[in-house]
Amino acid sequence: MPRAEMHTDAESLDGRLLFAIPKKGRLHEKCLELLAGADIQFRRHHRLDVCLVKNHPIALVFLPASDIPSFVGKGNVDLGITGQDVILEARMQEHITEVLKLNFGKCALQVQVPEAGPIKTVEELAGKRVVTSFEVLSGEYFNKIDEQLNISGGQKTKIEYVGGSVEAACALGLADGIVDLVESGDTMRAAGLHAIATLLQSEAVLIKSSIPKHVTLEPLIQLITSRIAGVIAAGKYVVCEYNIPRARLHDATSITPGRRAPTISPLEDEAWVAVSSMVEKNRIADAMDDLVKIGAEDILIFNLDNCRV
Ligand SMILES: Nc1ncnc2c1ncn2[C@@H]1O[C@H](COP(=O)(O)OP(=O)(O)OP(=O)(O)O)[C@@H](O)[C@H]1O
Ligand SMILES: O=P(O)(O)OC[C@H]1O[C@H](OP(=O)(O)OP(=O)(O)O)[C@H](O)[C@@H]1O
Repeated sequence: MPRAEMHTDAESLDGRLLFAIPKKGRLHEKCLELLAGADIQFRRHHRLDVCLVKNHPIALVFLPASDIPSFVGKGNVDLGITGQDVILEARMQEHITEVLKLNFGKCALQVQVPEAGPIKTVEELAGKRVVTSFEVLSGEYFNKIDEQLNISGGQKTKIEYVGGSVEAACALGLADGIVDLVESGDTMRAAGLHAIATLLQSEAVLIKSSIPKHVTLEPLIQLITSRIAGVIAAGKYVVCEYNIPRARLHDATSITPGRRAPTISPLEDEAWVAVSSMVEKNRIADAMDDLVKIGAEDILIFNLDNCRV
């Protein structure tokens, strides 16, 4: 859809930065949270996929996640959020600049076969039927295996596209194996499948078009990137505050070194100091255990709403 063909019910899109957001699916809600955290204000009218941002010269374009790479890659929109998997599937990686990893939408693209079946390796699956929504990546992957095994012509692995519910293909007799996304593994296990190879790991990313005509939008892209980076960092870190005997300060600051350095404040009791430090959320329980062991007291943990780091 060229720029001129995208209409809103109100003002024109001229001069606005176009920002593509997944319109549904796994990434949609997380993207709305990011937009709110970055104070990008908009009201989406019922069924309208383009809407104007009230407080910035931006228009949001709601698109299927898998269409966003080619919209950004071809310069129809300037900025977008989607998965690394669909960028590679759309073969758009050379036309797109990855600006920021977003720390959600993490999953792996894996080859899966029936757990109870005879196939245990991708070499045993080669030459048979594979069903997937990722026909480009699966085609490339199995072409290489076919070549290594000298499988050619009509004997080559048959890759068939389906748009969803890929995991049902083996049970329905459509496939000997599938290539699909896995996060927790629940879907795969419920379908009686197990993974025998991983094609790639993926997460959601903020991307921009590599087309130079959009350099005028760069300052706004940088502002949005910095705001979104702040929201992502706020989700990754907590603030940890505690009191520690001055004699143990060295050990304490090696447990909570902070991003640059911890803040250390004197207390009325000269034998003690207060420490405040940012700590990665996924490390905080261990850090608290370690602080208790060296005599820290009054350990307090605060979540961050937003930050700039
Ligand atoms: N189980 C998962 N866990 C984490 N991220 C995922 C998972 N499944 C998909 N994703 C990521 O989300 C992107 C969009 O996938 P999703 O299946 O939600 O899209 P959709 O096809 O637009 O939505 P729907 O499945 O509702 O039709 C994928 O390309 C991938 O990057
Ligand atoms: O390992 P899990 O945590 O179970 O996640 C994997 C499932 O998630 C994705 O599908 P989704 O649920 O988005 O729906 P879809 O099958 O309609 O694409 C993917 O296609 C798997 O089916």
